Amino acid sequence: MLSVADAFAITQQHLLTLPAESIPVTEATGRVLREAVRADRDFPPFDRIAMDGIGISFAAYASGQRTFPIIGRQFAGQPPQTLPDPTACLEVMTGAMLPLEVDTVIRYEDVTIADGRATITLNDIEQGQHIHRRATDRQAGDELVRVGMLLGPSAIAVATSVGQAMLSVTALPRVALISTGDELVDVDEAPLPYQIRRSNTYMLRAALLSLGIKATLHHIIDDEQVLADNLAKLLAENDLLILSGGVSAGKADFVPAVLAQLGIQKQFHQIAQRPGKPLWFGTTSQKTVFALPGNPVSTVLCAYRYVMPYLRASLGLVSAAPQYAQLAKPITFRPDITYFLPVRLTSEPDGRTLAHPLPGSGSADFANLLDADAFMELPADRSEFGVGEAFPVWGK
Ligand SMILES: Nc1nc2c(c(=O)[nH]1)N[C@H]1C(S)=C(S)[C@@H](COP(=O)(O)OP(=O)(O)OC[C@H]3O[C@@H](n4cnc5c(N)ncnc54)[C@H](O)[C@@H]3O)O[C@H]1N2
Ligand code: MOO
Ligand SMILES: [Mg+2]
Repeated sequence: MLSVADAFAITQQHLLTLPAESIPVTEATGRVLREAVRADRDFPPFDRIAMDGIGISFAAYASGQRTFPIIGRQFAGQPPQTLPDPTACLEVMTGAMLPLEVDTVIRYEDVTIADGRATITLNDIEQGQHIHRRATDRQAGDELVRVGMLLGPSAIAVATSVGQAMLSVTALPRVALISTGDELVDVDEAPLPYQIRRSNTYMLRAALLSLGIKATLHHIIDDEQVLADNLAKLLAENDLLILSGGVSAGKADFVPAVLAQLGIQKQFHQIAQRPGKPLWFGTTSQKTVFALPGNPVSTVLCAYRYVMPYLRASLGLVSAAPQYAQLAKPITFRPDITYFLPVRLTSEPDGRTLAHPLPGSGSADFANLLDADAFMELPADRSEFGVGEAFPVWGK
């Protein structure tokens, strides 16, 4: 059976091709940048006063002068003044342009002001202090925000500072989430004794929202023809279908056969892993289908380990290395398959991240996931996993 690494690699070889779109910077949080943001001017764009105080000519200070007549004020938002007399000073405000002939700033805290004169009370004044020199942070034309960056508050601040009211980001895919199964009723319905409320597609919708994707919700009964008709329509209207249930060995598990019938090329079915063994993945040149096993813990695992990384990569997000944690308790798992162990993660004072096992009672025990933050990926080729050993963990 296919290994986790091979299955993952196959999904990553069939990413969605998503166009770029231009959107207002106010809407861009959480989106992925497609065109680099560059500095339109130097950062800072002029020699900038960094502290409120007085501006002097250092030569006067060096020659022993400590008291300076104040001959004016340089405010932020004004063109630069000139210090006409090197033995005088100007009051200068943070964010203002450096006045001509001023080369040193002394904070108000380090002077006393009386009768229109400022007297320096500090001994070690350095030439050029408290001046944020032009272009010392970035130069005009420098790349500031890189392609593939997830736009957060700092990137938004930088983009607006260089005048980008619009940003080029990856367009979001159209995604349909489809639950299957005659036993399932919707959230606002009262289940009969042999029914349950469906939750998997709601879980997936919540997960996709973290990437800004507002997927639509659908439900299809266990009938081959109804499934085929509905899936054909949803395929035409979407880039990605994510199904839940109907992919295993039951007599009402029609999903793989119907997807094949609709011309979706199966890339794999079944992975050597627990939970989530029956995961099905297929593509056409334009569309992708993930058919996730119906057990709720399997759905969550497959979302974290395959679907979310698939979407991140399709959006062009520069991928972060997987996170690792150390096992807090020994674990034995004998089957020769990858075990995704639900864990609660804690951050220790010494800097370690510990993974506390919460095995739960199997892949239908999704209430267990309320206490778990992630799944720890325990490799297939061993059965004993010791305290302190580090393995990748997969969460939201
Ligand atoms: N003979 C075998 N039986 C099963 C195998 C196997 O290899 N051989 N695999 C098991 C594994 S592992 C899993 S996982 C499940 C996968 O089942 P399906 O994908 O076919 O899903 P269903 O049969 O439709 O449902 C399974 C289970 O999940 C519940 N479910 C389904 N959809 C939802 C939903 N939207 N929200 C909440 N719960 C849902 C459903 O009621 C069932 O209890 O198969 C094993 N069997
Ligand atoms: O993969 Mo199934 O996920 O064990 O229930
Ligand atoms: Mg089934």
